[in-house]
Amino acid sequence: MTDNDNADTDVSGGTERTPAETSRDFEVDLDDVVLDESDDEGASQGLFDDLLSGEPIFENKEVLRPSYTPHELPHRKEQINKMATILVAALRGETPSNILIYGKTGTGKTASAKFVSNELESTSKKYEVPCSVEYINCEVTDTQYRVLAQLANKFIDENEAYIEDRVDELEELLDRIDDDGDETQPLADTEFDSRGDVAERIDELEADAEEFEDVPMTGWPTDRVYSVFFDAVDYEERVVVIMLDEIDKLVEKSGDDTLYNLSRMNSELENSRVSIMGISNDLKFTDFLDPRVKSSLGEEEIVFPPYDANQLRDILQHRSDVAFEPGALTEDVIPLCAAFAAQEHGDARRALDLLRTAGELAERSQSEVVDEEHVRQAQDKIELDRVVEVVRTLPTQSKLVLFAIILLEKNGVHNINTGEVFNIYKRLCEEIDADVLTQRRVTDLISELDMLGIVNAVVVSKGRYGRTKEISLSVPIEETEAVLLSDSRLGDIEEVQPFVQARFNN
Ligand SMILES: Nc1ncnc2c1ncn2[C@@H]1O[C@H](COP(=O)(O)OP(=O)(O)OP(=O)(O)O)[C@@H](O)[C@H]1O
Repeated sequence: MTDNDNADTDVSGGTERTPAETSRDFEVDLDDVVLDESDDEGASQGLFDDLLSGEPIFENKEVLRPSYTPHELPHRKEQINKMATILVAALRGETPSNILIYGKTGTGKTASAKFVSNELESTSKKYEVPCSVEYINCEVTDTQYRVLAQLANKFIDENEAYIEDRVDELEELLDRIDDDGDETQPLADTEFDSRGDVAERIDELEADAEEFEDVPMTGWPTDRVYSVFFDAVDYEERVVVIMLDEIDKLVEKSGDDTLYNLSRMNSELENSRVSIMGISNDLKFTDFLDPRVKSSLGEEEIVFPPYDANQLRDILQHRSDVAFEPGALTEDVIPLCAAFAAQEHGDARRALDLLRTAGELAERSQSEVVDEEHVRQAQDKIELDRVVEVVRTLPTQSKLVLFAIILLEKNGVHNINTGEVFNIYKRLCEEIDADVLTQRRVTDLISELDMLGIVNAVVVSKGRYGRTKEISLSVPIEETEAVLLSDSRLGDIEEVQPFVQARFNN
């Protein structure tokens, strides 16, 4: 799950005031207040008063955060109904088919699946049908050991709770027998024939509870973890739906053993049944699965298409009614956020981020309303945050290649070709004692930077001189350079600049 949750940490992008400017304003205000010695000792010095004085923009900002689970999911009725039609089997005590859910990021897969599982669990309580849904985010829990350990411990907890309730019930039954002085009446309609049977059952349950042992998060052989998990699931009769969100990450990190083991469990379970619901935004991940796992997992497939601009508008409208004060948004704000997010790939998370960031920018500039300009600034800021994050996490060699391109651009070179990049790159490597890769490898790294949207590399034909790549930077030069130089290995490169400069001056 990608999110721009850090979007609210720094709003210095665009035409916003920089933090330095903002703190300068504060200094002036503070000086004024400090000079006034007639102030009460305990009174504040007005640091926050200015910020609080504007009209509030948000009524409940949390509603726009990714962690919020909406009660209503417009435009996902069809997918939600399909999931429910499959999972209703669990409420009839049957095993639901396994489900695979696909769709690009931000298309509401997790939100819809969680909505359906909440409904399933509450309905199962209402009709007293034993059914539980376990959610696992495989981006975090990404090995077979961890998945099985997390599931084992959840079911051990559930079993302990079940035993506790059951023992309480049986003890009440014993009390009733003792009060009546006769067991016939209290034991009618129960599975027990005598007071002794009840007492024996209590002992058995307590002995079971004693035996449960939580699985540590590392250290056991995996087959031991599997067997504890298996016994914990099979302890009582129930249908279990295991939701594996970002299932592709699990397969990528640790192969398909977990899925193989989970999908063949039903043939061995005696009391319970397991059904798997996998969620993925990688449509191709099943290509890497064992054919048996693939066919078992994909019994039912549900696709979540991207939202179009109109659908995003509805989604934003629903949320903004709760999130913002009445009248805080000018009328073009929601359509513009929806249009920007639809251009990306119909991502509702992006649309909500944009709306929230626009609101925050308006709030910080003490504007009374959020307008179109705030949305445009928010778009720039989110894009810049993305670039900063991508550049920051590049491997050192790619950073050096990118830095070479930046140096060329800064020195006014247009239509940069691979040879020029390679020459500067080589000097940079020597300067910081890094290994020098071959020109061919550097060409590959340039293509990777192109795919990440950091540079634009077009192949141009030079007639009989063959073909070459013309490279240009697609991200803001100053900010990108600053991120590169914040890497401790590249920090020293600043001193190389006069040298590079000299090369161009020749
Ligand atoms: N139809 C909708 N109505 C309201 N909110 C929605 C809708 N679809 C998505 N959202 C919101 O958009 C955000 C992203 O949704 P969600 O996490 O479900 O996407 P996803 O498809 O699981 O994405 P990823 O693959 O990146 O995990 C969440 O905040 C969610 O509440």
